[in-house]
Amino acid sequence: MRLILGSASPRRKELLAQIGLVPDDIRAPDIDEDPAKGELPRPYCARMAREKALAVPCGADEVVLCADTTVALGRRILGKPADAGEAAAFLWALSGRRHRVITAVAVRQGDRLWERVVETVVKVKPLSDVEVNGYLASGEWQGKAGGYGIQGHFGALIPWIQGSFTGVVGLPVAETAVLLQAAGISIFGENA
Ligand SMILES: Cc1cn([C@H]2C[C@H](O)[C@@H](COP(=O)(O)OP(=O)(O)OP(=O)(O)O)O2)c(=O)[nH]c1=O
Repeated sequence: MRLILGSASPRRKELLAQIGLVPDDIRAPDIDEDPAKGELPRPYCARMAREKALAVPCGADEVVLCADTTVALGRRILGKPADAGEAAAFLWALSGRRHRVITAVAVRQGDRLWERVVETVVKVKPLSDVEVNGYLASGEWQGKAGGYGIQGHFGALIPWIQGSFTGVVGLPVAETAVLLQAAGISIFGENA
C-alpha cells in the first residue's frame, strides 16, 4: 500500500517522519476553507479534514492522509491570519486565556474513510506589548491557525497544555498511527 500525504504543510511531513513514515507522494488539497454560517469549530474542523481527503485523487493501492488544525476560542474559529494586523488581534484575544486546538485527521483508501478528532486545551500567559510585537516581527505566525506555532518562539508563552502536543502542531501522531494501521500502513513492521 502506498502512502499519500494530502497536505502542503511541512509540519505534517515532519510529524509523519517522527513515526518513521515517509510518504510515497505529496498531493496538496485545494478546498474552500470558509466556515459555514454558524458552524462550530469541532464539526468545521472534522468537515475540513474529510473534504481534503475526498478532494485528493488516489488510486486503489493508495492510502491518503489529510488533516485540519483549527484554533477555537469558545465558539469562535480563529483561522490562518490574513495579515499581521489580524495575527495581532488573534494573539490579544488568546492572551491570558485557555483555548482549544482541534486537529481532525482523515484517512481514505478507495471508498473507505477513517476519521478522528483530537482536542487539546492550551493556556497562553498574559501577553505584553513587547511579546506580541516581538512575535509578530518573527513572521512565525504566517500560515498557522490562530496566528501562532507552539513548536517555535511562541512556545515560550505557553505554560500549560492538556492533550496532544503533536495535535497542536498539526498531526496527532498516536491517533494518526491507529488510523493508518487500520488502512493497511504498517508502522512497526506488523502485518497489515
Ligand atoms: C496552533 C498551531 C497551528 N499550526 C499550523 C498547523 C497547520 O499547518 C496550520 C493550520 O492550517 P491547516 O488548514 O490545518 O493546514 P495547512 O493549510 O497548513 O496545510 P494543508 O491543508 O495542505 O494540510 O497551522 C502550527 O504549526 N502550530 C501551532 O501551534
